[in-house]
Amino acid sequence: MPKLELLPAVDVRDGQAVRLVHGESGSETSYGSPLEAALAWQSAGAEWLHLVDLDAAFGTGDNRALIAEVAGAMDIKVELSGGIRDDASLEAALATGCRRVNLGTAALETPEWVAKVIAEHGDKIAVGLDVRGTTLRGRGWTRDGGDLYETLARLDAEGCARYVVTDIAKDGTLEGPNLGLLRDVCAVTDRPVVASGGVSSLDDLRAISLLVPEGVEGAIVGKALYAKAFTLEEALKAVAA
Ligand SMILES: O=C(O)c1ccccc1NCC(=O)[C@H](O)[C@H](O)COP(=O)(O)O
Repeated sequence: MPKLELLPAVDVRDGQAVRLVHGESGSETSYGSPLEAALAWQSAGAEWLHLVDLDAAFGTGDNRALIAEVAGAMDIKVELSGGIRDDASLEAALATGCRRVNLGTAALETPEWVAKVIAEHGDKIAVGLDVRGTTLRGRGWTRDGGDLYETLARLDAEGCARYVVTDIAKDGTLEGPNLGLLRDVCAVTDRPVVASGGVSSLDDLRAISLLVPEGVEGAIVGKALYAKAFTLEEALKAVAA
């Protein structure tokens, strides 16, 4: 059975690596240099990095040059997210050399464009399904964007390769992942699912690992690493077992 992939997160706001609670602007805790954070996760054995431009997501600017610097400094695979909503931002994101991008708001507001880029770029495109309950949220999680399962069915039909599923109510809270949501999404799609939001302990990662046979491919971990609930080395060992 394949092991759960771990994606340590570097979320960037105003040039700083930050952690949010519920993805809310203004709830930032700063953790310094995004490049230093990314290099530290790489040195600790990460095979992936989840890199988010929060300013682009919130529409409060962007960290495009810094994001490109961080992605360019990585020898590992980078999943890039935040504000990728049109041809120009997609071109800039792919130019960083990232392995794939997450589209969030665009999948809700410009579904025709997302269908086009899925057809053009295949598995370099993942869609972030960020929900409160079963209602999708976009634009930095500030706007409702429709029903999760209706959107999922549409994206499956359009050939979306992968989904990053976040329960916003869990994100940044250390309250544990929404395992039921992950199971429910895996039950209606055959595409790989990356879990995001709420991981608080090694046992949470072990619990997500048990969902690998159902279709969970990876887990993004942010707050728990920055709060030193466990080390990345410990997390990698926990899911390797
Ligand atoms: O990913 C985005 O595009 C995004 C947009 C707006 C607010 C937050 C966003 N992402 C946050 C993350 O990806 C978190 O780093 C990830 O869900 C991990 O959460 P946690 O382990 O609970 O800190």
